[in-house]
Amino acid sequence: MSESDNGPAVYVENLQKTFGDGENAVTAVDGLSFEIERGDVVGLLGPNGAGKTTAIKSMLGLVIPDAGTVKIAGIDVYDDPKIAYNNIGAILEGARNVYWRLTVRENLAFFAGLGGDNPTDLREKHETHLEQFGLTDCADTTVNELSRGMKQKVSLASTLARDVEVIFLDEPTLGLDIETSLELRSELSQLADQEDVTIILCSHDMDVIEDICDRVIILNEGKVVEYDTVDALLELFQTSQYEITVNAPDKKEIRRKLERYDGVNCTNETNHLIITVTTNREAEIFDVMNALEKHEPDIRNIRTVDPDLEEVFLRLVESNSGHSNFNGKRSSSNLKNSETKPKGKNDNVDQSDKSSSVNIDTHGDF
Ligand SMILES: Nc1ncnc2c1ncn2[C@@H]1O[C@H](COP(=O)(O)OP(=O)(O)OP(=O)(O)O)[C@@H](O)[C@H]1O
Repeated sequence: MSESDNGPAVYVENLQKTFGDGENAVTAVDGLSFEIERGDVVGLLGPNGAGKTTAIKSMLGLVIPDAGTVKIAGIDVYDDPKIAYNNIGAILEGARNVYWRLTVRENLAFFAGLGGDNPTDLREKHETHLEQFGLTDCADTTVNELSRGMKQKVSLASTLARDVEVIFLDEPTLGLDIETSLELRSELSQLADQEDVTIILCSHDMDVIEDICDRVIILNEGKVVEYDTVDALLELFQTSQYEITVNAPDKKEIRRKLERYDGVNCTNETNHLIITVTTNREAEIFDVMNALEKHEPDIRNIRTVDPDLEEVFLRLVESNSGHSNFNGKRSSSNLKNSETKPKGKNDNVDQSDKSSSVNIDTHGDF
């Protein structure tokens, strides 16, 4: 058994990081502790400023925490950084680490070499990844000639170019068009299924998290609020949401009256009003129905709604801090397939240079 066979893939204990001091001090990570088992795909979620990036950077040694322990595959990253980081690959937003003047294939060979491997020995594996990510046809093209989505795939393939146990992906689909994002998502899912690799994924796109991850860690104010399987989190609020579709002449009045109830949201559609009732108190749905009946509405549909991960996330964060700071926006629609998506901090900003790969260079500064 090698040293790296000891312990979980990721072990974090009591991680603490405050930026600045005095009145300006900001505690980004506040006694963070969790473990990630080998082979798990774990999503790191949290509202803006929850401490996700600081936590990831602390785990990668890009930020030095004030206190705490981080072990990757049993190796303490602060005691033995070179050995620990030999087990890690990462794609971080805002950093660029594939070489745009090299071809796709040359990048893979280069990053395999950085890990101390002989690229020739890994050629078969590289060809498999090129195939898997749809990069075979452009394998001999220089990266700067490729689209943003293809560059992102090259980043991912380069991260996988050497044998790593843990991969950190920060916003891997940010800035990609929907089609490319879906493609990359399905490739990530396949990767997670096929390879015995542990993935920690940070994304503001809940569909990406829901699709790919086995488990989710929800952070708020630098602390773990919840850590469970995606399925268990979706179960948490399983039957406590109702959607009532009505038609009535006095929709405005109905809306005014019903929105006085906790957890009631109304959305005006062209021909009808959609009333969403989110409650853990079964009696509340009857109260709402009683209030509604007084308007003699034409009730078109009543159904229970399975909350999606976004809704579960918002509720958990709200119940923990009394407010949601997910860009200050409370989702008005709780439905799956909703068009309402939380926006990332860099929305409306050209992301062309923001998403790329950091391959942890074990011969570098760590
Ligand atoms: N280098 C820094 N100097 C000062 N404050 C910082 C620094 N980096 C982060 N912070 C602060 O620490 C807190 C946590 O930031 P962090 O970027 O880790 O959160 P996040 O969850 O990644 O947020 P987002 O979703 O917006 O990316 C924020 O209040 C942020 O302003």
